[in-house]
Amino acid sequence: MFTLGPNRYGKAETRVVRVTRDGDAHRIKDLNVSTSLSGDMTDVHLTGDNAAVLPTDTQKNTVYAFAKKHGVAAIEEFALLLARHFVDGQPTIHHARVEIEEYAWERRAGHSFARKGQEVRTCLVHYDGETATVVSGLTDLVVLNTTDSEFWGYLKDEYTTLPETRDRVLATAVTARWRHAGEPGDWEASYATAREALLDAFATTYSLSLQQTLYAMGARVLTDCPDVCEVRLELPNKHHFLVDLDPFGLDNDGEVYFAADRPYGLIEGAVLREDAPGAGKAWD
Ligand SMILES: O=c1[nH]c(=O)c2[nH]c(=O)[nH]c2[nH]1
Repeated sequence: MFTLGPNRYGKAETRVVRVTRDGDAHRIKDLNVSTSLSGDMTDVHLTGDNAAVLPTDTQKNTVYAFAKKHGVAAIEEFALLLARHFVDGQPTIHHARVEIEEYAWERRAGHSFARKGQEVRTCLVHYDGETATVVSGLTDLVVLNTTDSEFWGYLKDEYTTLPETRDRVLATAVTARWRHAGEPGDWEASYATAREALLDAFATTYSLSLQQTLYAMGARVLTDCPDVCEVRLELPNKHHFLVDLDPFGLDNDGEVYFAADRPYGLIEGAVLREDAPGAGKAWD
């Protein structure tokens, strides 16, 4: 009475970051990979017989294992490699659709990267007929360090499972706002200086926690922008987890990461000059 129409199945949005550590100048490839397969899938839909199905979990694992084994050059090449592997390797799979998005990064230092694509610049002004307060800022400035980040020595209780680490990827999407005590004269130059201060502090701070990096970033803005009296930062900890490639007989010496999008740590804080004037309604 009914017939099965077009169908496909796969793993959507496998977020893989491949780090290549040739000496001090690291390279990263940051991909969002979606695979979708189709073929002899009548039985699985009509009777629940899974014999023709290559699990979506396997498709995800293949993405990670191939990132390690073959590296990632052009995304077209990587997509072709995956598509051919699925179709040529499994007689029940006749068609593979592999879609890849690549997020572009520019290197700021050997191990420090800022994601290409402009952040959003923000400002908030209050004026009550007498006094004007100006808060400048930016949001979604995405940065990543492939090394020089540790996290250990923290509190542990019966629910703590996080392993201590002496070397991890540290990544965040910076939201920063800075309050001016006066007017800098050139707002454009002031913004460029603050932005550069944030990026440079992120790149050059050897981090024992994102909290420490936050303070360094705020302090650098205060150092470089004399008219700024307070900096508020929101730093989501964009966790990058090393993928366990052991089951595939592959080691993973800081090369292939799963870029998780949630949940994420959220580190927030303000850095002020000791003599900062009251904020009034500046942040309201
Ligand atoms: O830099 C960090 N700060 C934390 O407070 C924290 N908590 C956590 O689980 N990982 C991290 N990383």
